[in-house]
Amino acid sequence: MTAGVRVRVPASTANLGAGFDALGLALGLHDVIEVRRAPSGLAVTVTGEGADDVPRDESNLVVRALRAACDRLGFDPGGLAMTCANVIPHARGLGSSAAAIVGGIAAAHGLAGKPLDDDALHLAAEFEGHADNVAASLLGGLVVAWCEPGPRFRAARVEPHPDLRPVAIVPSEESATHVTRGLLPAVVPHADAAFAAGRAALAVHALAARPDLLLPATADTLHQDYREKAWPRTLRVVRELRALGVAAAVSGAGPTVLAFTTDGRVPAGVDLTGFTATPLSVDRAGVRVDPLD
Ligand SMILES: Nc1ncnc2c1ncn2[C@@H]1O[C@H](COP(=O)(O)OP(=O)(O)OP(=O)(O)O)[C@@H](O)[C@H]1O
Ligand SMILES: N[C@@H](CCO)C(=O)O
Repeated sequence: MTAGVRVRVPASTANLGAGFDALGLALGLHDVIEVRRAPSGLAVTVTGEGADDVPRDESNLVVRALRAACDRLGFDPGGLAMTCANVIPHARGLGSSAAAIVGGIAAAHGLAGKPLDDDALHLAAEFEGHADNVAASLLGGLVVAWCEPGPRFRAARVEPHPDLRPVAIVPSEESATHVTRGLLPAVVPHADAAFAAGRAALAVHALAARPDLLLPATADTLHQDYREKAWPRTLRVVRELRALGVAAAVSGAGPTVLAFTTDGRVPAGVDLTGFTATPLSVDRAGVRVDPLD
């Protein structure tokens, strides 16, 4: 058992075009959570993103994930003092909720002195409802996520190409994932599903080995158009960038645009008023847990 832990957990982009609920990529943008054991009670401090609105009690997402993981591990952490230094924007499609969940679960494992394992991934995906973002935050790099009968969430990590330089183009407005999931149809045309299968497979190859194929690899038929009314400006930027040859896609459930580049640049000529474009590295290590003194 450890007195306290420091958890550094990456943001992520999901879907990557056609890989709806299946593909994720960890990004070099990190929230840091410190949790110390205390004699009793729960004290939560939040700085940065969400400081004005995330709860400080047992309903806090990091705390709920931490408690659920402690239950699974059969471990009572006692009182807790937690500080969250958040930089991942909330409700923008950069996996903030997945990072919070993975951060809480990683903290529980660190306090219990247990390594993160397949059960941790499954628990995180149960919380989030799908495994793409949580797998990326947990494992780092490029991930392919799937769900087996049971259900049992699983993921495989793939090493991304060294030249990848994602650019996150983040608008000021928020979009809640649960709202835009509600815009999706129950069924899609067979031709659209076949298109997505090919492009999602190509995306894994392009992101790992052939960045020159990123433009066709990031075309989507499963979610972006259906969600357009939630963020019309986002789709305009995606379409304009793609017309200029940039492999752009909606990041997760939006409204951020993710440009998959090898130089960290987006061309002038696309109106990005109201958006902030930030070049990011790929996080290749996933969540990191260190003991605190
Ligand atoms: N660090 C955090 N601490 C507590 N709650 C958080 C934290 N990060 C996110 N949340 C909760 O998750 C919500 C955002 O989740 P949502 O799934 O809508 O967006 P996202 O995870 O940022 O984007 P996406 O799932 O599309 O990548 C926030 O409004 C907040 O309630
Ligand atoms: N695959 C998810 C990612 C966002 O959590 C979606 O697009 O709804």
